[in-house]
Amino acid sequence: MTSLYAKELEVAQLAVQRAARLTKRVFHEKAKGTVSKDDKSPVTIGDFGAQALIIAALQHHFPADEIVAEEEAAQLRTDAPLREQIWDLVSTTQLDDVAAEGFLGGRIPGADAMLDLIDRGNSPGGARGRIWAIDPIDGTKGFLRGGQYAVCLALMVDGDVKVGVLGCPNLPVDDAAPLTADIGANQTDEGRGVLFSAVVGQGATSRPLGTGALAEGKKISMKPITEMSSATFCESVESGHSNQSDSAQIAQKLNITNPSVRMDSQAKYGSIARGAGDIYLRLPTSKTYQEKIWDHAAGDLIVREAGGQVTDTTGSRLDFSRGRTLAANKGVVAAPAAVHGQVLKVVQEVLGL
Ligand SMILES: Nc1ncnc2c1ncn2[C@@H]1O[C@H](COP(=O)(O)O)[C@@H](O)[C@H]1OP(=O)(O)O
Ligand SMILES: [Mg+2]
Ligand SMILES: [Mg+2]
Ligand SMILES: [Mg+2]
Repeated sequence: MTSLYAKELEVAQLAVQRAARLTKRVFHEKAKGTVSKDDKSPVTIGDFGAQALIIAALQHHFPADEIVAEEEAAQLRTDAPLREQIWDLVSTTQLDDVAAEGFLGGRIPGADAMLDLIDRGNSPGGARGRIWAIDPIDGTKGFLRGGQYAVCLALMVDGDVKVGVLGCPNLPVDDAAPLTADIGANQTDEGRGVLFSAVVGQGATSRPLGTGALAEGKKISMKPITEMSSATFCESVESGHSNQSDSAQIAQKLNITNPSVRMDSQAKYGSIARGAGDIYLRLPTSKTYQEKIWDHAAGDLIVREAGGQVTDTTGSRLDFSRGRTLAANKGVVAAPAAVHGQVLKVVQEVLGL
């Protein structure tokens, strides 16, 4: 008997692997083609291209599913040179395994079809039916500086995450490698690139992020914390994304002396899920910012399937049924299930909740 969501998982893993291949080409071969979005956050030709390739694979296998994706094609419809640059990348990025590439549905027919695929990611989300969440490059700032970033894809059914996949091209392949911060733009790809996956009720896995067919996966699990004082926090590089002075106070109250490891993107969820690093805190920096579902859906499931608990700072589970944002949540506290309550209590003391 094939297991539940087996096809969704295979499509998602291969689609992420292909999209990650595109992002690596952008990093190594191209000027990054950075443009500013309305909110002043950066977006690159890699973000648009990766989103197009992932949606093409989803469209091929699951044409009736809805998609919530970060980017939109509006700017590309009026900027022909930018559009052509992206089309050049998308039309020449394949998996190098013919069967795997064929399974994803092969090439997108043309640049206009590519724009329409990008705009298929405009679903409002919600609590009903099958909805995919895509962050084609999470941690664009990390990507640009040669640090951590992730290609993120998750399937939600009736508001619950059922399948989650994270491609992390710059994390060490070795699950036991020590947790380090940004790798620096001048390091090679040797020994780097991990694909994390989870299906609800079936555990979490990691495997080398390849360029063709999927490599063999192995089960991952969070590291049990025997001494809280020797735990390591993961947090954002960007102080505007998570309050780093609050997290320092929380660490101090837990008698944690290890410096927190700062890395961009959902690579933090993957890192704690495989026991490199223990606790991921995302502490609100503003009263109004609403987290986006594509920044958390895959990581939330991967950590929970690896033996973790993920809540917001009030102790509620992340609620993916509210639309494109986590409108009902504030911040994120992810930790091994056995110590999550202890960590949350100190988070709430420090935040005055
Ligand atoms: N004020 C904010 N608080 C929390 N997260 C934010 C904020 N502004 C942007 N982000 C998002 O944080 C994510 C990166 O997280 P991390 O710090 O963990 O690497 C990005 O997806 C980014 O969204 P955007 O894509 O709009 O830049
Ligand atoms: Mg962005
Ligand atoms: Mg993101
Ligand atoms: Mg993004």
